Amino acid sequence: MNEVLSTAQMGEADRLAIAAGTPGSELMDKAGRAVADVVARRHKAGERVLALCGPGNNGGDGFVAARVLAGRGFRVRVALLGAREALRGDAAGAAALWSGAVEPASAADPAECDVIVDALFGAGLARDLDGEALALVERVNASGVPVVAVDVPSGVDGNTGAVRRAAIRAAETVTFFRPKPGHLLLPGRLRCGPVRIADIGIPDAVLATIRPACWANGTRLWRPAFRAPAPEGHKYGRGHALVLSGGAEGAGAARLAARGALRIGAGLVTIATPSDALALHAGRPDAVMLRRSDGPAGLAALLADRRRNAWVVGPAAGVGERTRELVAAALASGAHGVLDADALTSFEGASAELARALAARPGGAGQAIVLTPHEGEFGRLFKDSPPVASAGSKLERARAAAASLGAVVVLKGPDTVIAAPDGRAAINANGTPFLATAGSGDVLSGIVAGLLAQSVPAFEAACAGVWFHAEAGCAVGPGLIADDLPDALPKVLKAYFAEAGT
Ligand SMILES: NC(=O)C1=CN([C@@H]2O[C@H](COP(=O)(O)OP(=O)(O)OC[C@H]3O[C@@H](n4cnc5c(N)ncnc54)[C@H](OP(=O)(O)O)[C@@H]3O)[C@@H](O)[C@H]2O)[C@@H](O)CC1
Ligand SMILES: [K+]
Repeated sequence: MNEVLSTAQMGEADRLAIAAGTPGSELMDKAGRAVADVVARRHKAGERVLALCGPGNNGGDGFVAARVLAGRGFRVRVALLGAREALRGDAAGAAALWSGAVEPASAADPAECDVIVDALFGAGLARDLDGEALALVERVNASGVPVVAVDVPSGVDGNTGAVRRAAIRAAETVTFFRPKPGHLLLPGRLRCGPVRIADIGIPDAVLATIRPACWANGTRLWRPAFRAPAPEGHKYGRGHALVLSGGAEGAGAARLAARGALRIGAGLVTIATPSDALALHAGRPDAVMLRRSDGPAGLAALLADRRRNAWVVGPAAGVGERTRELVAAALASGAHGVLDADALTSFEGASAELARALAARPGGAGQAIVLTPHEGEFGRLFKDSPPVASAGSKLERARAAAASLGAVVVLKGPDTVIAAPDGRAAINANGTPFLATAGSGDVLSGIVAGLLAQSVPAFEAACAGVWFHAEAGCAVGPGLIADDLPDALPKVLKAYFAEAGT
């Protein structure tokens, strides 16, 4: 189910498959054949293939692909980085079955072929490229010749998506069994082209031992938690989301969030507004209710009505002590909630204080709280926590943040990561660059709150919210403004409920 495996977990999958009776040489053979199949789908027999093989098992896959393609009538040359005698194990076995010449990689001219098989480095990439490997990757990228990458484009770190000084730009990537974080996280994802996941004979049963806790975000991950409303249901059964408005200058943000919450299906939505912004909400959608709410006491009074079961605090709330008090009041209500924007920046360098407030929430883990920082907000919030701020990849940072706060963290961007305190994480990849626009995040926080109001659990609500937001963005496409996103949701929801069979 869309599991994403770290390179260590993938190594474990290999080992378990081998222990269960499939020799490593057979896994490598299937891997190489899968690569050859992709090349053969893109190119015709007779075309020139250059297989660039590295010193490890990734290179072994390259030798297999070369042999299979030569057998299918391609004109194949093989270039090896390193000495042939230094190859070990299955890679040495695959090289022994290659009967053609092996050129030194330093002499290979990537421009002299129609397609390149990049089998230099895969899961075993251990450091930044330098020397001959660096020069070769740069020559390949400069050649403009299409590349089919084996496992990952060489130079991309499979665990983090980082480019280790330089990396192949692939036209297509063939990976095995399950995707790795580097296929989904930026910049790695942008180097992969379309990613094909080949079955190389590793049984799915190994996942029961590996117990992966990361997924590519998609409907299968949270479909059971978000169903169409029951025919006999009424609006109170679909929850009541409250969106706290900022003052006069930021009232629009609350309206965007409120529309997001309504469109995703919250039964009722109220904007709670300070007196000075009351008049500015005259143009709100008619379906959104309006209540006056001055300061933390006003917010607490509104949330004392337990039917208001989810809230959003932060969009255009203002940065400072007052907003920290509003966050405390919202948390103390026991209702589910979303902390976004100024609610996060108000805790600049004070993540420990926010963690304490979250730990004291009366509903405990059953009170679903989702934080939705973008990279800037994340960096500001965790200034006081270098272990979180510099935990490594975006996936690791989001996980560290969720664990330290005891709440679900949505670390936004083109490769949004959603992480739960228990270690579950999802990486989102269905977005569009057009979503990077003013107010887009406000709509997202409203959508997530709307899902929380409908009793979707925190991690699932965050994953689903991010996915629906991105789908809505894709449905609108070029010219998108945040106001369009809620209105794009009905079509997206219709397709989702049809697919989900509800
Ligand atoms: N049965 C299996 O296991 C299966 C595995 N499969 C395939 O195996 C791949 C993983 O193989 P792998 O573990 O051998 O690692 P791999 O990516 O070839 O690289 C290691 C070599 O690169 C070297 N090296 C590293 N970084 C470097 C750098 N910056 N610059 C220069 N050199 C560098 C490193 O050298 P060292 O660090 O030892 O000095 C070592 O020699 C996986 O991606 C998949 O394609 C499939 O066939 C399915 C079955
Ligand atoms: K590779």
